[in-house]
Amino acid sequence: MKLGLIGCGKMGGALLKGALKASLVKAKDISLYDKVPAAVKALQSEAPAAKAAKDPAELVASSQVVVLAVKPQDMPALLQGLVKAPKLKLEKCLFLSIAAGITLKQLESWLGGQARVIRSMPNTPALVLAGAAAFARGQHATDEDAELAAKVLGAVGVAQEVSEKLLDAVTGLSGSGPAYVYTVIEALADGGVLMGLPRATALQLAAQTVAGAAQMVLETGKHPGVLRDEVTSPGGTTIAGLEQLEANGLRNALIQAVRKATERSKELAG
Ligand SMILES: NC(=O)C1=CN([C@@H]2O[C@H](COP(=O)(O)OP(=O)(O)OC[C@H]3O[C@@H](n4cnc5c(N)ncnc54)[C@H](OP(=O)(O)O)[C@@H]3O)[C@@H](O)[C@H]2O)C=CC1
Ligand SMILES: O=C(O)[C@@H]1CCC=N1
Repeated sequence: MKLGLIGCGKMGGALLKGALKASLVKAKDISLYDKVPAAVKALQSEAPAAKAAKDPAELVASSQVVVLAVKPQDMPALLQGLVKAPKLKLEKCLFLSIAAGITLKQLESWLGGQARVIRSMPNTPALVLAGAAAFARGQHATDEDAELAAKVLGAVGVAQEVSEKLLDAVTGLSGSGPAYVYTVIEALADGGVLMGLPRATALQLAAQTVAGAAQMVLETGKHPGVLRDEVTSPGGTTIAGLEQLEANGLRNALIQAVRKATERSKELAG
């Protein structure tokens, strides 16, 4: 697969490194472009055979799949620049956008109206092949394009096709979700330090506890409430801690975080 990446930053970089780690693509079949040459060089240091395109049009001309990984506010100018590029046949490749909030209608319009587009929402754990992604297909995207998107996103974690109207919620939950969980891990570790654990020990125990709990949900298929009750002994330590979480509104804080991030995603469409 000839893969192009426009926007070699945090998420684009994570996707690319994950794709290489998963052997989805060979470095020699990758084209990279970023306004910041250093961002391209940083990825090339990990994949020396990857080519640095001189501009987005050169990258598109040599790619079967073009991952659009620039910030939402930078997308219109990028795509409208591609439309103006001479002799570039935009319908020959699949455009896979990862931009929060930018709709399929906007993407298709900015690409001249006939391009094959998939809108997706991945997350940065793609870097360690533990990503969570969802995607929706544009009006000109084929079944093969959807399969290709599922292959790219599925190579670095889990991926599923959804209707576009759900992608803002996907962004608010799993797109932004790693940041919520990093905050939880950091706070749990702080609790450990408060109780006398060395920072490094507390951090490793906190991170592994979150990772282990997540794996329990994914592998057992049990509801988190059932798994929580399996930890919570009558009159024991866990219920004492859980009472504090309820008293301090942990659940509602997380629910409101997803809601607010989803609303922000909708705002990004302008
Ligand atoms: N970070 C995350 O966890 C996630 C991000 N996303 C989405 O991914 C996209 C990228 O986000 P993220 O990786 O965090 O952002 P970054 O800023 O880390 O990366 C974007 C890169 O693209 C460059 N860029 C900007 N405009 C252009 C252009 N016209 N042509 C080429 N390169 C350009 C930026 O340069 P410069 O720095 O000069 O602007 C930057 O180097 C966003 O749309 C975001 O919504 C989706 C899921 C998760
Ligand atoms: O914060 C953001 O807008 C991007 C999209 C999802 C995660 N990061």
